[in-house]
Amino acid sequence: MPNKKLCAGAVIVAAGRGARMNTDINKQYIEIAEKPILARTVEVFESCRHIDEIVLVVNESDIIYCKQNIVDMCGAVKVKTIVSGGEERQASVYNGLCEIDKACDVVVIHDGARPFVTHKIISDSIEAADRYGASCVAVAVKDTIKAGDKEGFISSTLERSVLWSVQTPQSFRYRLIMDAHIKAAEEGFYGTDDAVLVERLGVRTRLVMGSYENIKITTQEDLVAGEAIVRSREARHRKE
Ligand SMILES: Nc1ccn([C@@H]2O[C@H](COP(=O)(O)OP(=O)(O)OP(=O)(O)O)[C@@H](O)[C@H]2O)c(=O)n1
Ligand SMILES: C[C@](O)(CO)[C@H](O)COP(=O)(O)O
Repeated sequence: MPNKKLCAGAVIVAAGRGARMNTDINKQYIEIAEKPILARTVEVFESCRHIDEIVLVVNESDIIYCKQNIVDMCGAVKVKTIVSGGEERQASVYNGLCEIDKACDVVVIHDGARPFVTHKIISDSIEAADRYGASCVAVAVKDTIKAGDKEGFISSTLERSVLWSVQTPQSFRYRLIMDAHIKAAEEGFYGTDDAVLVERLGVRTRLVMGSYENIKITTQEDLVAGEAIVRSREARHRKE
């Protein structure tokens, strides 16, 4: 991290439906090793010294539940506000951005459903955003990736050495990400992450090394993987 003190605000989006998880409760509140997924995510940001404030974005009907059962339970004093999300992830991020202090140098956007992010990843992401304007955490693709056609046949094989599997956090200078979101909304463009909105402005986004543990909890198998990650981290800590 540079020596100067940056102001960094985090937007944590947790206002999805969790349809692919196929459970009665919203996936953000499912427990992995006896702790709700969203509580795990909030705790990492709360305890990260580079984060000054947190805006949480959840479903309208979950705001009170989230305040009492996640924010208060974690003693998360950096959570400035909890706002409701939109129909798509992009709209949820925008609602969160609108609550971030305009004096913040950098905004860190993160999925509530990625509880295994680390302080090092967050700090590398902020540092790169401060230096280059935009940064995106990612890991190198391990599989061979092919494109398929409408008939169900392979149409091409992509060059793996240039492919990255993109994660969050994605961090940006405050004004840049606001402008990118406003332009996308005006033009009716919808992207599945935030970096693509900045790419559309012609701004280069710096890739930052993520972790294969920084998974997004999306389907039932991810809960099993999540339990394994917690246990292996506990075992690592015991050895240290
Ligand atoms: N309208 C939305 C959609 C998604 N998200 C958040 O964006 C993150 C990444 O989305 P994903 O994992 O795809 O979550 P869901 O949209 O909830 O999943 P699904 O597509 O299975 O419904 C999650 O933390 C999710 O809560 C959000 O805040 N608002
Ligand atoms: C932002 C993201 O987590 C990067 O991998 C991802 O694009 C979210 O997409 P989803 O369609 O909401 O799963």
